[in-house]
Amino acid sequence: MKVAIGSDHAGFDLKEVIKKHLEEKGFEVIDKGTYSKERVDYPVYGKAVAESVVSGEADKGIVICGTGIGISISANKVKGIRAALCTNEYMARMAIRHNNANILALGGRVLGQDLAINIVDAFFSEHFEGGRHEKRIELIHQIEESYCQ
Ligand SMILES: O=C[C@H](O)[C@H](O)[C@H](O)COP(=O)(O)O
Repeated sequence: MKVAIGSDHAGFDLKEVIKKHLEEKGFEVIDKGTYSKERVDYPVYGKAVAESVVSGEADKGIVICGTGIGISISANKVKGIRAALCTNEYMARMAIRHNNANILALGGRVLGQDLAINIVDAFFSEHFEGGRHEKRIELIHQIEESYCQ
């Protein structure tokens, strides 16, 4: 499994913790930055991770900013992305089971590191259920098609 990860300055510390955790578990992690705690703009990193996922360079992505809000909004502007902002393990599980999310968004100023790791582990331990949820994903896709070029 290849995972693209990116954050702004507010998510940098958590990005480093999650990157180490995933590498220890045998994931291949593609770090799209930022690479220090110097203040930067989260849309740059949301876009970079999103493009890594839609291009197939990565199988899934993780994006982190202070709240997870700005960077998830940014990633979701890229066609084909379903970025899910999760604040607990249940949301992470359902993001995969029901929404087939391809990016997990986290808030570095919201979550403790232990909770964040548990959310990441939940996200990567689930499978999309399909069935009635397929149609809903297709309806999301149709919205994209009608508004994006
Ligand atoms: O949704 C936006 C994120 O939470 C940003 O990480 C946050 O706005 C950055 O704020 P500041 O530039 O004040 O560190």
